[in-house]
Amino acid sequence: LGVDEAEVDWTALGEDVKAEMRWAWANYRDHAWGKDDFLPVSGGSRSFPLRDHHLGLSLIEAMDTLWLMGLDAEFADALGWVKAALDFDVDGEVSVFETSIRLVGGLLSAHLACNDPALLAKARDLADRLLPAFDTPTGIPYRYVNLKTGAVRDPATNPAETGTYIPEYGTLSRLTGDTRYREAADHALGAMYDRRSRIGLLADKIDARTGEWLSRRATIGPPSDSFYEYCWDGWQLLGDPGCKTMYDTLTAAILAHQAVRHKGAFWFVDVDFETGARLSTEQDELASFYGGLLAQGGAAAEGAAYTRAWAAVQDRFGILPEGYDYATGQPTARTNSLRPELADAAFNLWLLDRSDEWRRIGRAHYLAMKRWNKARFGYTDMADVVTRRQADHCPGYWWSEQMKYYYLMFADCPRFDYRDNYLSTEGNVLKGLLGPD
Ligand SMILES: O=C1NC[C@H](CO)[C@@H](O)[C@@H]1O
Ligand SMILES: [Ca+2]
Repeated sequence: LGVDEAEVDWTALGEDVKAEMRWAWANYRDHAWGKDDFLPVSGGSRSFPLRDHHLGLSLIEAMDTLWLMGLDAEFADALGWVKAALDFDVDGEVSVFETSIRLVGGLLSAHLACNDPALLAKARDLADRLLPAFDTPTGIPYRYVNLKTGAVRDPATNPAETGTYIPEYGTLSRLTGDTRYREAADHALGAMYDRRSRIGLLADKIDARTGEWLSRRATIGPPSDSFYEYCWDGWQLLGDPGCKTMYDTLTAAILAHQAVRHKGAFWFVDVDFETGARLSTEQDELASFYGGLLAQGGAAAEGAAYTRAWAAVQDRFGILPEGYDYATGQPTARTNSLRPELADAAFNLWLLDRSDEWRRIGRAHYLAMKRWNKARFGYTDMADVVTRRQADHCPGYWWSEQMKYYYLMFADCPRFDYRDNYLSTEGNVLKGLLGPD
């Protein structure tokens, strides 16, 4: 066995992930309790998604991860803060997309973990404040809404910010009996799909008022990525056959027009959404989630090949650059904001076939993070993955995503149903949480 084929003590690795989560949480508790984004080099904090007001973003994003790890005292502490201090009645505007996947999703997964009704009530209150954005002639939502006044802004939107709602809103409608949430999400998803080109592709910018396309670029990366993810998820979580039809139609077009092989590696290129003409060979790290989605949706060979292409880049750089050009083999953006996507894909592939190949990709992702992202009070973004220069910011999704994916892959978690589950694009577990012991 080569050194990289040596046996791994996966249980010990899972315990290590739990210890790092507990350590980072203790520092958040001491330095930034109730704040949105922790700055783990300086010990400071930054608000998001509101400009000058904190909503406990990292705390809420962490809750289902804490619960899965059995960090019950920490979970109870967070629940106490939510019940005592969380108030969405703020005169400020937020991104509908970011607020929905992070805060509505985070509150729902925490509710499903402990069944406390206060968490569901908070999720519903917040969704009610986001719904005015969906009141457009097309059903495609505005990008921003004021949480107190309902004032909306910026109709020039994109597939991800149009279609990344159905698992959260479908769950909210199921739990409350109020169908408005699911209907708004369905309407937005369908409105975008109905405007696909004759060759079945979506461009990446559209006017919510008129439904007119404002760009010609089809991409599987941002700002389109989670649209495709949520077409599949509407089927996987809610059993919606219309979502499966949309997923199958769009994926067939992507595989036909955007998949390329280069020096034996499998990539997806941006193309003109009507002609299919290739626009670039540049790859966005955020697109590396897509291999897991392809495998979930039945294209197992393509999903594996695409994930292997990204894993080879991770092997070269240690931490993936957020922009990479496969034609030159060079980074086009040397930052990395503690991005979880390759760990997300590895986790989804591992759930499907339990092959250690995928867990080893997740292990490399974790060990590189410990080696280069670890700072005085927690884990931080990288300013330059080539020189290993750190920034000073821990994004909210870190608490909800890769630490959960690592733990579930390595630790054989007794509180997670490995056979029947669903995680959102933000890592929120909306199906598959088992009671404690
Ligand atoms: O779907 C998403 N896109 C961007 C973030 C992670 O990079 C996160 O918010 C989520 O995974
Ligand atoms: Ca995601």
